[in-house]
Amino acid sequence: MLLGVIGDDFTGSSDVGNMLVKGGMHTVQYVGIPNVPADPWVEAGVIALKSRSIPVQAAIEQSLAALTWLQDQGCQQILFKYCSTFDSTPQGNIGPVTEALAKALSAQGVVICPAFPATGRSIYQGHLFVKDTLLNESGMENHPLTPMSDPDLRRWLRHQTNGDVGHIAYETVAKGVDAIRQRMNDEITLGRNLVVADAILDDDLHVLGHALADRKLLTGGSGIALGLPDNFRRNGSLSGSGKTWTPQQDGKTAILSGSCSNATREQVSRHIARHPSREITAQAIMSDTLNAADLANWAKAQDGLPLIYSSADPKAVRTAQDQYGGDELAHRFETLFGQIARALVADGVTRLITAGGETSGAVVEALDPDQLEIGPEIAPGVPAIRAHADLVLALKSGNFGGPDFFEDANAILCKT
Ligand SMILES: Nc1ncnc2c1ncn2[C@@H]1O[C@H](COP(=O)(O)OP(=O)(O)O)[C@@H](O)[C@H]1O
Ligand SMILES: O=C(O)[C@@H](O)C(=O)COP(=O)(O)O
Repeated sequence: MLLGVIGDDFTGSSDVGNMLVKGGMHTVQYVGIPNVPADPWVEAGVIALKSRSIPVQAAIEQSLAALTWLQDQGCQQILFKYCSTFDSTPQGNIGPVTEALAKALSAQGVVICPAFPATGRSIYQGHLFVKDTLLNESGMENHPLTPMSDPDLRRWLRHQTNGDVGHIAYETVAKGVDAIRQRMNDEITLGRNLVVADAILDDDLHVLGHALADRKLLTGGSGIALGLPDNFRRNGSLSGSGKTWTPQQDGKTAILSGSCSNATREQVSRHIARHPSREITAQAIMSDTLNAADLANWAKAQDGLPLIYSSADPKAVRTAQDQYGGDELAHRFETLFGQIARALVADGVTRLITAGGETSGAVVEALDPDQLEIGPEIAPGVPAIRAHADLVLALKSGNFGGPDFFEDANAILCKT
């Protein structure tokens, strides 16, 4: 294995896996830390953790355990993948996990770069934009678990770190590889080991990836992986031959959505106009009257592409969280979605589409496949995935995908 990736959620892990597959690396996504060695053909291994919203210490421990396994597989470089909208609270987890990984690897000059231009995430003057709005005006300020109220990545990260945070400004990135390397070395000399890098276009990420080829640890969104396959090609270690993936899957589709993000809510509202759907409200989930097997049976009996969703607008989410508590609600929704997924697959569903990072994590953990093979792209950041011989998945990050994503995903998963 050449590149080891530690992903802090499941959709994010398939997003970076997608990027690496497109770059020509044979990539596998692992569900948690494997207890056996990787297959020899794996060039990039992505360990999907569900560590984005758990307590800091647990996130550090899981990430370090993932690092140990990846080092045992011979990885030349480690990438810590978090969200392109930098989803985290001021108390963690991106800063502490990055600092712990850097310490374990004795890594200096660790880039912080969540930019992902294909989905509109860019960084300029240390500030994160989603398309033409600053992060804190993009809808992410209403996220149920990690509301993002400050677009300045340096300031947000400083809440989470022991050390100071540096910056590679766009004017330096635009000057190219040597200028970036020089600036990174200057930041190290100044004692700033974690360094936010501006990036607006894919080209910037290619150049950053090239400039950082020798760094033991990189961090960012999937965009920072854009230039990495070429680094391995340049040093002669990427073979470019190996396993291919078969996307076609017969059978039945079901969709589960626990994402309350803007894009998902639009996708849900378009989908329910054309396909059977069942909404799970906060009141219903707190009443203890819902049964996963009944919901799965309902979905199984429908024609078209049945959708079970809890996606709700920010006002409804806030009201429910005030009434029942955000953590309790998230726990209940995630548990139920996991149980429904298990019942659906036991009942013969063979194509499962999920929306939401935490939701997808709960679903995949409930299904407990050994490893996920990353296949063709459905939308930027979302690949088709094979979980086993009879099950394909699409794990959609909250804000990814076009307006008809669920139909688009089904078309790819069914494709002959
Ligand atoms: N109606 C709702 N009210 C409150 N919380 C909800 C509701 N529906 C889902 N959630 C919770 O909100 C969180 C959404 O996060 P996630 O699944 O990661 O979506 P996204 O990818 O959009 O961030 C999950 O923990 C989910 O269980
Ligand atoms: O980088 C991204 O935006 C995604 O890969 C990601 O991590 C998404 O997380 P969710 O929005 O929680 O699905």
